[in-house]
Amino acid sequence: MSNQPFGARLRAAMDTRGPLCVGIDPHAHLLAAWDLPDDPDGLASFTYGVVDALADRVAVFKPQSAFFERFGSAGIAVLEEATIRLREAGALVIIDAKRGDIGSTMDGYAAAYLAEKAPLACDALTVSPYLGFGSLQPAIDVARESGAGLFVLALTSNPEGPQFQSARTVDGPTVAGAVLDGLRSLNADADGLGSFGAVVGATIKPTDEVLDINGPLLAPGLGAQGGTAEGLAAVFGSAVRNVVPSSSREILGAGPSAGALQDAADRANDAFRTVLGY
Ligand SMILES: O=c1ccn([C@@H]2O[C@H](COP(=O)(O)O)[C@@H](O)[C@H]2O)c(=O)[nH]1
Repeated sequence: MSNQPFGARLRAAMDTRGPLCVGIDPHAHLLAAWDLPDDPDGLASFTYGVVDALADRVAVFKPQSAFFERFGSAGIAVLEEATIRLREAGALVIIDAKRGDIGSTMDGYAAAYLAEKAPLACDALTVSPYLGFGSLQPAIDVARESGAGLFVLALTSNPEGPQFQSARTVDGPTVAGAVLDGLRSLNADADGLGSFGAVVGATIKPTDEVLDINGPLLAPGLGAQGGTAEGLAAVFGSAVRNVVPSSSREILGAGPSAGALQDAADRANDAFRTVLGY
């Protein structure tokens, strides 16, 4: 990993290549649409097809761990290799695994994904604060040390999210508000964009929560889940410049032709550039 912290590397990558994050979600139906078998070979052809087409023009990729895990160790090997290839091409990789556990187990996840020589070393990892924001501390410590980033679930894109995320904590703020407050504190000493981000779905209703955390806001939910580029300004307000718009099925569905994937990514990037003020 470079000496620069994740937030600085993310800002530079988005300024250079545009803000789009392409989600790599090898759903069974997408493998079928690409005329590939639903097995580890199909997974590898699909994933490396996306990598070969887009690694040198898109700033950020977000492989969804679930779709690699479903093929066991062979699937994890593809995730590992894809992450290496993407990073060698100058792209940043956020592994979307939504890890979260007691602190001592978070040490294990940090060793798997965030440490400098981790087997699945990535630029950032999605984590869940369900066990309490403080339970994430081991991951925060390792990320600070290695220069990696974290994205903590705050206001997720699914309709069930508000059931817990809008509930009040014993201290007063909502659960999402407490997560955002924790992230703001972590980013307080950052020079530029901080490395500790929130997941805030592009589908959520405009919110009273203060989204300005001086860190990145990963926004899934675009395309297949109904979120739109135009809707981002209303959701994110003054924090819109820190949004990392993430789209999976909508981009991947353009394949398998490399040219069609590139056109889809370029079109999305252009739309996000305009809306996010690049
Ligand atoms: O709030 C969240 C957090 C994560 N996701 C993940 O993003 C992609 C969305 O895929 P699309 O095909 O663009 O809908 C997927 O991997 C989710 O697990 C999310 O959607 N919402």
